[in-house]
Amino acid sequence: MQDHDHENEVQFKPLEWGLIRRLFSYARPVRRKVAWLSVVTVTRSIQLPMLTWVMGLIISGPIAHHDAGLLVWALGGYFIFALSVDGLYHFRHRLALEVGETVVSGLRTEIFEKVQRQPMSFFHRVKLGRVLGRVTSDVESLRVGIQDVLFVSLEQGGQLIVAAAVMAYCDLVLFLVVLGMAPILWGVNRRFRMRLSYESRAASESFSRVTATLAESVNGIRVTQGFVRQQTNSGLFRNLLNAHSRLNLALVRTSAILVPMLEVNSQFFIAILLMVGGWRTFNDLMTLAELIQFFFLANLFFSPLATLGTQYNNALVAMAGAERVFWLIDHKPEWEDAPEATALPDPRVAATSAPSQTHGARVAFRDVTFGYDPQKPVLHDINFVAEPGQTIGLVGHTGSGKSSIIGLVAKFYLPTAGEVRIDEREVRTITSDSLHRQMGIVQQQNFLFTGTVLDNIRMSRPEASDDDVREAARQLDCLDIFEGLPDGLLTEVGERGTSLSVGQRQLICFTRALLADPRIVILDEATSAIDAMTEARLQTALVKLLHGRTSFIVAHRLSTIRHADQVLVLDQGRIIERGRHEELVAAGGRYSELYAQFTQTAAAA
Ligand SMILES: Nc1ncnc2c1ncn2[C@@H]1O[C@H](COP(=O)(O)OP(=O)(O)OP(=O)(O)O)[C@@H](O)[C@H]1O
Repeated sequence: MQDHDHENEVQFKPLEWGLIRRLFSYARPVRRKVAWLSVVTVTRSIQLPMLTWVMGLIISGPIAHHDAGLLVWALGGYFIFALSVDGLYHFRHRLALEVGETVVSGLRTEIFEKVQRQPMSFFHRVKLGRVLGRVTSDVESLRVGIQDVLFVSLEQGGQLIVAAAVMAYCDLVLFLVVLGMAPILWGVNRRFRMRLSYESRAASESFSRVTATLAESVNGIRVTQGFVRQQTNSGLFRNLLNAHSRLNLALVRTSAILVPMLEVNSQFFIAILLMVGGWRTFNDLMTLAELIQFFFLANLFFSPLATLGTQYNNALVAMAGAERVFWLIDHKPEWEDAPEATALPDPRVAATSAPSQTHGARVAFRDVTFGYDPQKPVLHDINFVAEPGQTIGLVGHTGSGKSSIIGLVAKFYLPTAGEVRIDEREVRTITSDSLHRQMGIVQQQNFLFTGTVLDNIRMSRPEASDDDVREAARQLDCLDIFEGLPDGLLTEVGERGTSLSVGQRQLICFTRALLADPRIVILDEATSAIDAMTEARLQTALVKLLHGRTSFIVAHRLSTIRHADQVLVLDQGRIIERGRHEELVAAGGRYSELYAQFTQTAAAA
């Protein structure tokens, strides 16, 4: 498949009937509006030149014959006609916006749904900026394609044809002069519009680079200040701004050439028309009223030419956008749940007797080999069993494969060889949703969405009441911490909310996990140092969260896994040691080295 995730995307693409039809299929919910829009558009394309025609009739009729009575009637009629033309403009504009909006929101919804279903590997390959680009600028170019290109072109094209027909009927010779000038206007317009389009794209891409750099600088301000990089960064930012200014100036220069060029052209055309038209009037080949009428008609002929050039350009940009958007929508996930996959039963639901103390799942890895790229395995021959309720600690240097094991337990990836079994079932035969419903994941970054603490906890079980959330926090002994926040559980967190400490964020994530009452808990421990007091609270909460559940802990601060039932020590994707904490320390191998390092660092801190 063609990779569309490259930096230099094509900006124009020839019109393709299949793509156009597919785009319009998103307007199906407003089918009747599309039909009305077409009727209104065609009517307007006839009305506009007709209005000019009527004006000509008034000049050559009542005005030329000094008939004041008839003139009043004629003006009344003209006024009503003009009102109907403007009235229809209102409807055309409104209907087009409604149709465009339906298509745009349909596309955005579909992209969002499809992207959400992609496996993790997709997000490693396709940059976030690219996905955002599809949902924003590409879909916007399609909006222009839907609501403007077709209907404006229809209206303007119709106006052009009707104006041409009326001109030909009025005075064929003068019409041929107009026709001869049309290709020049079209050519100049197209050439400059293409250039404008390229330049405006380049300017908007450079602006994205400016905003992305700004966002990165704000996010990484600690690193910048920590390494005294302010001056260097300012220099880099200035360079980006200069490049952006240069592109903007180029854009303005091109449009500053185009506009006067078109003006000169039209003055030039008017001069030719005045010359030929004047000569024909002198020789009684046409009346003065006909000449005046002709000038208005010529204007109705030339202005659509410029508009059609612009719309044609927009159509080519929309086609390129449509291709990228549909690539994303049609992008087949690398893998999906097997069609025969079924839900993982939750034994607690079926249980008739009182719930047992242990309700964790059994997780087993058998000869598992895995690579993000199957040709380059990062895990080799991994074998272990986590019995229900056990805690497995994963330890090893950075890049040793801890997160990869967790990714396989969570079925974010499938093993390249070997089997991952949950409750004796191979993961491929289990639907991902049912597995995730029985799993609580607490990640290192402690991701919180914009919203209140309460919303963030409730995310794992939306139907939970406020009291359920409170109860979960109480069970973890951290309700007092949440209630101590400025607005208690209703404190806003996330982008614009209160800044929370690493420990507070982690407690929110623990409570979120507990509320879902999972059978498997995955915890990727935060690397950052936490003060002793918070550490103690976290440890208490953790013990309660893990009680009775099967858990996997990627431990960075080894204090967490002293009580693990089994510690797996990883090195370059292989398990090199395994056992309980005391056994491993006593064995004097890699784990005891790591532990010695850890205790030294902890003592120094
Ligand atoms: N998305 C990915 N695509 C390709 N390779 C990856 C990807 N994620 C990790 N790797 C590679 O897989 C190997 C194992 O990485 P993994 O993230 O599992 O290690 P880790 O022990 O969790 O490291 P850390 O403690 O730094 O999180 C590393 O060599 C890493 O470069």
